Parts: sequence; structure tokens; C-alpha cells
Amino acid sequence: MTPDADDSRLRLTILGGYLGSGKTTWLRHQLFAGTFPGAHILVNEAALTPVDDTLLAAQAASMTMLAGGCACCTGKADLIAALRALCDTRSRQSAEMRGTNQIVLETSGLADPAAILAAIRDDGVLVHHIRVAEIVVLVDALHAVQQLQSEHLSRAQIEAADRIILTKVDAVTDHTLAAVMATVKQLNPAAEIEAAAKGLPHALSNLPDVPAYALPLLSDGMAPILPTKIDIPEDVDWAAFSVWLSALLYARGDDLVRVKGVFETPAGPLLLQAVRKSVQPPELLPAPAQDRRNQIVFIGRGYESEDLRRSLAYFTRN
Ligand SMILES: Nc1nc2c(ncn2[C@@H]2O[C@H](COP(=O)(O)OP(=O)(O)OP(=O)(O)O)[C@@H](O)[C@H]2O)c(=O)[nH]1
Repeated sequence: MTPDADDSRLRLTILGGYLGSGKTTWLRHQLFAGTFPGAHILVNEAALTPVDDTLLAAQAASMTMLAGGCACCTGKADLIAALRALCDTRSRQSAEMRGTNQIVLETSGLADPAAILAAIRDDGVLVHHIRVAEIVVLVDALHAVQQLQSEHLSRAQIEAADRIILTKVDAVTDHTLAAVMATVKQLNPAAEIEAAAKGLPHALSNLPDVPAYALPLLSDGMAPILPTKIDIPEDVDWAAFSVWLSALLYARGDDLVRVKGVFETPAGPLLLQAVRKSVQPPELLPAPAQDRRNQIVFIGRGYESEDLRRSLAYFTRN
């Protein structure tokens, strides 16, 4: 993107990256560190039941949630409407009153940032009020090989980036990190590359000189990745539920790309999540997760939503 000091348009940072790549974790740390002062945070989640807003709320100056559609395709109209509303509010304020001069859009993990950029540039209103300052794309170093070898979208996200942050570097060897970096460089030689461990900056130095991974040609005929929300009954047998979930991830973890669930516990709402087969330690949410208790969202392909529901009901029946 071309910076222009005299440009009075709202600066928009598009934060992209594949499902579970660490966008919310990284953004939480950036907001805490004051990287995007006063920014309005727009969060887009493909699933109808959002979680990221709860995690970001404590650090964000103001926030809008766009759930239930990906902002680069099915949720594009909602994104354009939300951006227009922000521009409208800003235009009505006097120059002295203007607090927000930047927006950060955390895209859903299924979004192609290039399509979002095109949608903004094609909009006759937004093009005069918003400048896309930077496309930052996060790449999960732990799952990058698998994603880049099978998912066209993960390559397209990297190709669209101005800046790439390699995440989860604490979970891989230097050899893997160097190979991921070489592969990312091959896909997008122009982007700056940085790294983060659990949201914190991590120096990329003294890495071994290793070749990039070979990436096969991909066919376009893959089934779409879709969300499935399942309400978990309050009286569910939790022991049976956890056995079911572990068995499911073990058997189908390559198809179930992302799992996020919020469960009501005596200590407060508990977030449980997994990226492919890696299950993360559960985390107590900072704010009450009203209207989204005891729900779990699976995002993946290669199965029917009803089969998941039936399998859970069968496994946890009394
Ligand atoms: N070990 C490790 N885990 C990480 C790192 N960054 C994120 N995670 C974990 O990876 C999981 C996904 O992180 P999120 O920040 O929710 O990823 P996201 O890209 O916002 O996920 P979606 O919005 O679902 O696409 C969480 O359990 C995080 O705790 C990291 O640098 N190291």
C-alpha cells in the first residue's frame, strides 16, 4: 500500500490469515501494546456464534462484530455497510471531535484479503473515505505445511499480504520455521516477514538455510469449508462429551480445521478451542458470554452437519 501523510481518509488495516492462525491472539497483544491507538476494531467470523469479540473487548476502544458470513463473499454486503456507517459517523463529527482515524478488520479465517481490498476499491463511497494502509497476514508455522499443500486459500492469503507474521514459532523447530519462511518468501517475495510467539514479537535470526517446501498444483474441485454450530444440552454427560470430542479430533482432525466452543462453568464461561488436531488449554473468558453458552462450532469439510449432531447425540445418550 502507498502511504500518504496528507491523506485524511480512515486508515484500514486488514488482518488476515487462515483459520486458527492466531489473528485474535496477535491483535489482543497489539492493542495491549498500543500499536493501533484508538482504532475501531471490526471482527468478522464466518460462524454465527462469535467468540473473538469477547476476547478483544477489554483492549478495543470500540468494536463491531460481523458474524455469520465471510466478509470477502457471503458477508461482503455487511462489511461494506459497517464500513460505510463508520465513515458516516466520522463525516458528521467536526475535525476536533474525530477520535477514530483508523480501523482494524480481523477477517474470518476463510477470507481472501485481496477480495476485501477489491470490494472497498470498487465501492464508490468507501474509496473516498477509506485507505487500506496495510494487509497483515498471519501464517501458523505449526500447520503451514499442511495448509499450503492442500488449501488454495492459504496461498492466496499470503500472496495478498504486505506484511506476514509467522505465528506459533514457539511450537516448531528452527528447521521447520526456516522452511516455512522460505516457502512464504517464495509465494510473496515482496512482503516483510516477522514472527510472533503467543502474540509477542519473536526475532527471526540465526535460522538454518533450508529449502522451501514443494507445493503441489491444487485442483479447484474441493468441497467448501463450512461452519456447523451445535447446542450442547445443559445436562450433557461431560465425560462422554470430552471422549467424543477427543475421538472426533483424532479421527477427523484434518477435515475439522477449527473448533471453538463456549461452555458455562461455575467459574464463568470457558473457551475450548482446537486448530486441526491441536487442542488448546481451555481459557476462562473475561466477559460473560451471554446467548452463546454451551455451544460448539466446527469449521471444516468432508462431513454433513447432521452426522456430527447425530454422532454426538449417540455418544452422549443416557
Ligand atoms: N503455541 C502457540 N499457540 C498460539 C499462538 N498464537 C495463537 N495460538 C493458539 O492458537 C489458537 C487459535 O488462535 P486464535 O488467536 O484464536 O486464532 P484466529 O486466527 O483468531 O482463529 P479464527 O478466528 O478461528 O480463524 C488459540 O488456542 C491460541 O491460543 C502462538 O504463537 N503459539
